[in-house]
Formats: sequence, structure tokens, C-alpha cells
Amino acid sequence: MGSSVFIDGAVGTTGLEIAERLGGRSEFELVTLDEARRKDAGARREALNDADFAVLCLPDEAAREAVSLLDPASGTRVIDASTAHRVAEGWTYGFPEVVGREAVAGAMRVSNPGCYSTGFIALLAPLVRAGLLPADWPYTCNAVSGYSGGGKNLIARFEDDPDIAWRGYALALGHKHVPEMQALCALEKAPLFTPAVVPAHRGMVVEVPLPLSAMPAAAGPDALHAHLAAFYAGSAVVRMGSAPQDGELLLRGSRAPSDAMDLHVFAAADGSQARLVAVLDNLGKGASGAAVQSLNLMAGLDETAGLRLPKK
Ligand SMILES: NC(=O)C1=CN([C@@H]2O[C@H](COP(=O)(O)OP(=O)(O)OC[C@H]3O[C@@H](n4cnc5c(N)ncnc54)[C@H](OP(=O)(O)O)[C@@H]3O)[C@@H](O)[C@H]2O)C=CC1
Ligand SMILES: CC(=O)N[C@@H](CCC(=O)OP(=O)(O)O)C(=O)O
Repeated sequence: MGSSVFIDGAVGTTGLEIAERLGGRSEFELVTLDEARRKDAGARREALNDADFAVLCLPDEAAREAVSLLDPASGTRVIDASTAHRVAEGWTYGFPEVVGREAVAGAMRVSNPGCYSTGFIALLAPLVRAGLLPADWPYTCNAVSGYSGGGKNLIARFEDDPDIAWRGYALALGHKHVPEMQALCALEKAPLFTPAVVPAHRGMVVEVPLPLSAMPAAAGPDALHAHLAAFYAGSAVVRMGSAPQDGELLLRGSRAPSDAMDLHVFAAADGSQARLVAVLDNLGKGASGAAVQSLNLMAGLDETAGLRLPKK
């Protein structure tokens, strides 16, 4: 029999997609609670402590509660999809390509990265750590997400009001992903992050514009591209994207679900400016795909088992 996996929040957007990726796999035995008991603290406590792995697909408060229901002696290993433990002590950040596969494989507590943070960290962390971009620069990050990134409530909002063409938010800055973006990239200053939602169900584009000629100690675009390509050479999930046709990058509303992430380095011909761009699925590498990748590693399996990795 496979390892038991309890999904707390199994009927939510992220939970359903994790269950889909685990369904039919003999290495795991899925445990969920029925409708009458799924929010019952006693039933959740029992399921959490009985499972080999618990995957929390809950709002932050409910995720904190789930952790408080765990008996440390139970040995249950946890993956939390919420923001609650991303920079918390004792938690491993579930981005194996960046923190190391062994760190995730051996962890008891793994915090799944935020969707926007996944794109930002994939682009910047290797470059800043290698000294190809400065750690003390005030970076900006512009991003758009499909509305499933906001879970059931935002899905309902966009489906009820098809007239919304663009929704800017976090207008007072300080979006909840900023602390993990700053910490994982070892940045001295918090990035200025401007997220927005577009009327597509899934998919996202995360961009870091770089005024290279104004930045002290910044490498040129070719060196940035070469370093990212080498850094992710061993990954089937994070890839360098192919050059867009006709000079445009499109996010299609009909995009199929994907657990891959494609990175691009676009640059001015004279190398004075560049745009680092990550294209991913908020429900794929941005949430459920990332959780399954970490779960695979924690269970000692091939990290890509059960993932949806389309050709470029
Ligand atoms: N959607 C995305 O693209 C991403 C989501 N995440 C994170 O993943 C987590 C889940 O998000 P998402 O799936 O989108 O959200 P949803 O709102 O779609 O689902 C959350 C689920 O949790 C259930 N729930 C709430 N409180 C409790 C409780 N006390 N006990 C048991 N179940 C509870 C909800 O129940 P009910 O159905 O009754 O409301 C709902 O089914 C969040 O922390 C989110 O920020 C992270 C990255 C990307
Ligand atoms: C479009 C949208 O609303 N996106 C969510 C982030 C989704 C995500 O990554 O969730 P957690 O960090 O909560 O786990 C937001 O900006 O709050």
C-alpha cells in the first residue's frame, strides 16, 4: 500500500487539483473527509495525525489551526499551500530547484511557494546569488494572474462579472508574497510588487524589468540568460522558454493546465535594459504542481511523477 496523504481543504481550488494529480497513482493513498466532517476539528485532527503526509490547501488561519492540531509525535509530514509558514522558522521553502532537492526531500514541514513568488524567485534568486545582479537594488515586479489564483471567491467574482477586463490590487503595496520574495532572493530592499488579475481562468506572467545600464554591478543580458539556462539545466519543470514568434508573448485563456514554468530574458539590442519574464500556471508550478513535486521528493520518488509537463 502507498503512503497515506490527507488533503485538508480537498474541495478547494488547489486541493482539487492536487487530488487530480495524485488520483490513480499507486504510490499514494488519498484520504479526504466527507462534506459533513471536512471542517470538523476533531475529524481533521484524527486525519492529520493518522496520515503519512498532510497537504494543507486552506486559508492561512485554517492552515495555522491544522498545524496546531498536529501531535509532533505522530510523525506526519506537512506541505502547507498557504502563506502562513513561508518564512517561518522550522519550515523548508518548497522550491526544490532553488533550495535544493535534498532539503525538500528530508523536510518534515514544507511551505509551498506563493504563485507570484515562484516566478520572481525563479528569475532573480540564481542571478543575485551568483553576483550577476546586485542584492541592494530596489527591484520591481509586475505580474498578471488568472482569476483562479484567488481561489473560489475570486473565481465566482470573475464568473459573475464578465465585464472585468483587468483588476489591479494590493494597491497599498505590501502584498503578502513580498516577504518570501525578498528572503529567498536575499534582497536588501523589499521589491515593489504590482499584481493584477486578468479574465483568464488560469496562467500567469511575472516580470522583473531591469534598467541594466543604471544598475551597479549588473551583468549583461547574455550572461543573465546563460546563467539561468545553466542553473535550470537539470530541471524538467523550470525551463528556458523558446523565443516568442512575431515578437509577442501571449497568455491564452484556453491554455491547458501545466506544471512547467518557462523563463525568458528579453533585452534591448544595446544591452542597456532587460525584462526577465516567467510564464507559469498559478495552479501548476504556482500551487498544486509544486506541492506534488515536493510530495514526490519527500516520498523518495521521481520529482516529476504525476506532473503535467507539456512540450514547449
Ligand atoms: N489558487 C491558487 O492559484 C493558489 C492558492 N494558494 C493557496 O492555497 C490555499 C488554498 O487556496 P485555494 O484552493 O485557492 O482556496 P479556495 O478558497 O478555493 O479553497 C479553500 C478551501 O478551504 C476550505 N476551508 C476553509 N476553512 C476551513 C477549515 N477551517 N477547515 C477545513 N476546510 C476549510 C474552504 O471551504 P469552503 O469550500 O467551505 O469555502 C475551501 O474549500 C490558500 O492559502 C491559497 O492562498 C497558493 C498558491 C496559488
Ligand atoms: C490572483 C490572486 O488573488 N492571487 C493571490 C495569490 C495566490 C497565491 O499564491 O496564494 P497564497 O500566497 O495565498 O498561497 C493573491 O494575490 O492573494
